[in-house]
Amino acid sequence: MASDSDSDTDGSHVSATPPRSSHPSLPPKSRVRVHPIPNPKRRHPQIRPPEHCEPDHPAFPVANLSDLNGISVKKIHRPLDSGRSTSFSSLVRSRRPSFDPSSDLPKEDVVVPQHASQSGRAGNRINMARLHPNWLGPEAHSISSAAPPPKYAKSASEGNFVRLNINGYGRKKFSSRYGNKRVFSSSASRRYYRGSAKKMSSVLDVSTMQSKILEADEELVKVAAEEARVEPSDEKLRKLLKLTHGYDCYREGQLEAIRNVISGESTMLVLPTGAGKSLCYQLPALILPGVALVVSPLVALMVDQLRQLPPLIPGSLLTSNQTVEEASETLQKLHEGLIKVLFISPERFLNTEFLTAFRNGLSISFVAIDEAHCISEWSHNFRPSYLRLRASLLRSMLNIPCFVAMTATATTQTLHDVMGALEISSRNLIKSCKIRENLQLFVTINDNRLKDLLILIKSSPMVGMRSIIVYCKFQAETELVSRYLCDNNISAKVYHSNILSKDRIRTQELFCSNKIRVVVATVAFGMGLNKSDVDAVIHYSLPESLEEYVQETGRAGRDGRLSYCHLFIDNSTYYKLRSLLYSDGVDEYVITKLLSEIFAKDTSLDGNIYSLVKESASCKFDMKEEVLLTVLTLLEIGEVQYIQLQPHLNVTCTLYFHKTSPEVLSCKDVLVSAIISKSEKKHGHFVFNIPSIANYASTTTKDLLDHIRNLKYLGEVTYDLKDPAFCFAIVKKPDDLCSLTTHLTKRLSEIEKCKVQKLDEMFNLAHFATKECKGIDGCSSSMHTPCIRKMISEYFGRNNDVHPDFSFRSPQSSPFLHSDIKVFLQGNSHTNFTPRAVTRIMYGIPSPAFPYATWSTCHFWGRYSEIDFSVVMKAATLELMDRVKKCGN
Ligand SMILES: Nc1ncnc2c1ncn2[C@@H]1O[C@H](COP(=O)(O)OP(=O)(O)OP(=O)(O)O)[C@@H](O)[C@H]1O
Repeated sequence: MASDSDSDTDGSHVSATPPRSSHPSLPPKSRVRVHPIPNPKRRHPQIRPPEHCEPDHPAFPVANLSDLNGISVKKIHRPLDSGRSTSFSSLVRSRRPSFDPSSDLPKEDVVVPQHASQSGRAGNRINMARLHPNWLGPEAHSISSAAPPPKYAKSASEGNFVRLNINGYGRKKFSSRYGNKRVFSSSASRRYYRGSAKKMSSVLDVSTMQSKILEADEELVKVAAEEARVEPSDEKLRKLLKLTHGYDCYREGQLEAIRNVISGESTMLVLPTGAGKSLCYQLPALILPGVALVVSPLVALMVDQLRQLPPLIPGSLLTSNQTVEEASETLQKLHEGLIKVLFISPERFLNTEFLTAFRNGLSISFVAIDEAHCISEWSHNFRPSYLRLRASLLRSMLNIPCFVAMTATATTQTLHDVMGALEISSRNLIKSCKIRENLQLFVTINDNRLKDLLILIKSSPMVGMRSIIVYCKFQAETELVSRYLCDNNISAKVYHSNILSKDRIRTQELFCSNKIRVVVATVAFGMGLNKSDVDAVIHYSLPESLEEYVQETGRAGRDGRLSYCHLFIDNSTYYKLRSLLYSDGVDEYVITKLLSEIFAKDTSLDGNIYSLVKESASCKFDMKEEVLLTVLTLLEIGEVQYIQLQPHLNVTCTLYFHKTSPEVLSCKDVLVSAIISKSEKKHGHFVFNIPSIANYASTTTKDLLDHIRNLKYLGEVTYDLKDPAFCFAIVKKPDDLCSLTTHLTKRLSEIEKCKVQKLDEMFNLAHFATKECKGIDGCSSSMHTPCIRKMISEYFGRNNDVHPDFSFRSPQSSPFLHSDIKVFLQGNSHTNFTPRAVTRIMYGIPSPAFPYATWSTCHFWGRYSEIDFSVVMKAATLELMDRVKKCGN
């Protein structure tokens, strides 16, 4: 059941870190030098600073940007509506009944909403297919009537994108005050876009024109930025916006956020999807001296954000997918002052080269954290790698004047966490957590979802719609739904994380260019998707939280036109999802086992590096890698710092000697000697654990790996690296292992409980709309916009501790539960189970030690997924105790 759950891009269960190359590239010739053999006597017993990333997590490993997921290479850019105050009726009229471009249907007349009157168009019935995309309120239109039309109104999200393409194809380079050369240096990105370059010819023509405008405007922008720095008045900031983005005015929240950042005030920015949060780091980055760091959870997102930087704001990115050369190129440009915005992953703060670069003279203007809710364990999308993003820790590494945290969805509790971590004062919270006005929300209970979906898409108003996203929870479900739609003459394509990257990119391209009508996708689709005219979002399966619902519905109607969001609910999906949420749970005794291994007797505090191989540790402790990383991060950033995390590494090395014999070489080379004496010999090759040898030889893992690489370069050896591992140094051993265990277990179980609660709230909302809504607020039939809006705003505005009590709607037990567990245990008497392992099997949840492939064929797999988890767990505990007693007798 769970095997096809698509979670690798939403991050709730999965690493934010993109796949890495397992083989390091040969160092460039010019950099090769034979390292002096270190003195085996340890000279620096203190904790070493985080090291240079190596093969599994290399500082700059070999790029494979074709692996990026979800990147659109061609986009339709339309300035967006702020989503403010268009009346429903006018919105209805604004959407054409058919989207067939060849259609000769007359365009409908629409009444311009009230606030547009201030731009001088009041009351006019104007002939237009869509409302003006830039309806931003009175202020906006009073300005827009006076201001000249934007010179390159569509360029805001094309600048870096275009530039990357041009540079990749030897076209005219943009001249810039940042050097008359390519500033968006990522050749990886260039390669990535290369495949789509042909299709870009029309865009390139536009861009050539833009480049001329750019050259002319560059000086103006420089002056305007300087003026805004000296006096960040509305007028000065508006002038800069016009010059850089071509927009007439700011949207809600933007000005305030920008002013805060300019004056060095850390700020929390919560604005709906598509509201324009990026602008709030783009302009301050241009205005302030130094480099703005933008932390992003996914490489795909970084590439997309880089592409959306306006041409006059030079940016680049550092990802673990880049080659050493590409990363060095970026660092070089940073030093030359050619980059104003640098996109990085949260793991980057473990990387010594990165930290050194910023310690040696580079100044940071501020750090922006995108998808900042990932910091909080109480968010719908917590990522352990984000846990390290705390002001105190980051400031201890780098000189960071201020932070700006951005998200579209955050509950009060999440906000509290994020703002606490980044030391943001409550007066600097800018929040507007809502569903846009132009979204109409529908909910239905569906027992036959496939058939209902087809009927929905084939009937009015969806029958005339050109772009529809159907969200499913499981990959297999997306395949099924897409096939069914295609069989019924609806052009649909599947999108999920198990689809080849090039096919995903192609699907996104086709969707963005309106060549396919429906994308049937998991949560993987949407990060970085900036298609403004998505007409409808259908939730074929229940989202796991209101945050997810708000985020996914937010992909519809970003152009401000009336758009439809339809939610299907069915009990079985709810039960399935609920059971899956228990997959991250950990028992106290497992934590004890893990801590005992981390703080084993033979570990020391003198800077040695230790490793936990991800796969084997995850199996041994029956814990997902993400959960392991959460525990390790909590040990690092808790009240007491017990460990210091190091870059992840492939820790097992197999060394093959080719020229000089190992014995002869070890006489001349102390490190080879250490390797020979501490390795396991297999078929004439030497297999060793890199941190162990580095510890033994009193060197760093980075120096050891550099040394081996140099030997390879000299033709002496070749080597293989495997076993990705978490690496850490021990800072302090816990005085009381028991209380630390209890504390960590409690924390993990709270995270689990919170996720279940979020799903329950989502189900409750849908249940209320379909079963209990009396239509008082204007809801009718399946349309529940008013009541859903109200519940969502209550949810996001609710006080931390108040959670409505939902009684889980499944049967509480079953008369057969105990006997089934007994039979199951008898049939598997040779396997060691924990109560949680038995319960997961009864729920149909695979885990590292009890994988789907082996256990899903078991007769009891998933049989009790509709019973409360704790009830099954209690029964499993009793039956296991009974088994132990019987074995004892
Ligand atoms: N003041 C403005 N006037 C007009 N358009 C704007 C304005 N600010 C931003 N935009 C445009 O709105 C679009 C969405 O902006 P952006 O991608 O920053 O949204 P976001 O809030 O980051 O959304 P998401 O949460 O989905 O990432 C972009 O095309 C951007 O250029």
